[in-house]
Amino acid sequence: MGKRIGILTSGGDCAGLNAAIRAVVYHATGTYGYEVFGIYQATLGLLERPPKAIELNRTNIRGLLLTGGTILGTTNKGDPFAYPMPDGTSIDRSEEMIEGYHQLGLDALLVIGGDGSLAILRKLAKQGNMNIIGIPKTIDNDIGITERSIGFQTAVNIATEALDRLQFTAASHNRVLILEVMGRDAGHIAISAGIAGGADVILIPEIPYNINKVCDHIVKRRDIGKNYSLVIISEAVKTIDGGAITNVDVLGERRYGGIGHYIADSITSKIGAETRVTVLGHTQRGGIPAATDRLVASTFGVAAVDLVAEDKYDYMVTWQNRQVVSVPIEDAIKHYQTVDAEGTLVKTARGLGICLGD
Ligand SMILES: Nc1ncnc2c1ncn2[C@@H]1O[C@H](COP(=O)(O)OP(=O)(O)OP(=O)(O)O)[C@@H](O)[C@H]1O
Ligand SMILES: O=P(O)(O)OC[C@H]1O[C@](O)(CO)[C@@H](O)[C@@H]1O
Ligand SMILES: [Mg+2]
Repeated sequence: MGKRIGILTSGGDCAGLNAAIRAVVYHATGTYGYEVFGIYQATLGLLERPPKAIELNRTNIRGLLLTGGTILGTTNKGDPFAYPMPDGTSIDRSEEMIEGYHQLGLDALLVIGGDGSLAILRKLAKQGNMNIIGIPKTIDNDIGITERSIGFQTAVNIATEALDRLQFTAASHNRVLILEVMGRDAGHIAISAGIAGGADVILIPEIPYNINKVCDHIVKRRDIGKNYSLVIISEAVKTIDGGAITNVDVLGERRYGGIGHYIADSITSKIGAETRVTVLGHTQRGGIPAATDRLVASTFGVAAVDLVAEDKYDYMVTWQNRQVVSVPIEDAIKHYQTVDAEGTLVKTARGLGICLGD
């Protein structure tokens, strides 16, 4: 029997979301004859009356494979269970969102999201008898169980390219150039791009650093005639006394940011090196998706639709040992995937003589 599938993107955007939407529409409509409805702005579209959604077909999604962002829009604000109101209070709007799902007459909802969104949507689904299937996406690569998540590889490519570019200007001016990258509480982008981009120092939240060791490494390089150094640092790396550097904007939202400048000042004051800082920011989320992200997105999209056909709900598609495997969402979100401090990439960095600060 024909089914009606909803799809939404939630959490920070990243490259490859549209490729996943495209794969879902192709497979759902082409193979199974299902209807697909794209819900706008993550769960916020479910709050509108009528719910804000559009029927997706091969014509209105043309050209999506290589575009950045998400045609459906997204949000990482507006938690259904503590929805922020204009007067500064928050209220529970979960029942309204659940009602929105049922008003659309959906048989299933595909959630393309990170750890935060999947946890929220699962709670909503349990409460409201919704059939959800997860598709992991996040530049942070911090979702447990899956080896790949949509958007990560593009972010690593962009950070690697930034290091490639910084290397020339660092060498020209005999400077220490510091690149601060995203990643939330996991250092996956920094360790991967740091190795690929030839960083001299990689600082990640999983490995506590000693600033004197970082400085010694830079001085040793100077002593052998290498008058510049490249440092890549994850946004969640702590200060020397263990504090996180965050900023609160005028709307009261707190985000990581500033550890790059902090480390730069520490290096300059200890060894007098001239430093400059680049905060890569949202460029890591934008732009044309890398081939790997298009591939992962297409594979996940097709596999998620197959789960709908099997009526296998509350599962997330994952990439494990060169294939797609579905796992209970509960298992995927209970483990926050940080960088393994004894793992292959850390060993690789050490083997290459890269300083990890310890
Ligand atoms: N309307 C919403 N739908 C889903 N999640 C929401 C919504 N509003 C707020 N959130 C919040 O956004 C958070 C999403 O966190 P986060 O920014 O980590 O996104 P994510 O889904 O994990 O993806 P990513 O980490 O890649 O941005 C959730 O923890 C939840 O509190
Ligand atoms: O979109 P915002 O609110 O600036 O969020 C930034 C955060 O989102 C991410 O890009 C993805 O989770 C993090 O790496 C970063 O800390
Ligand atoms: Mg997340």
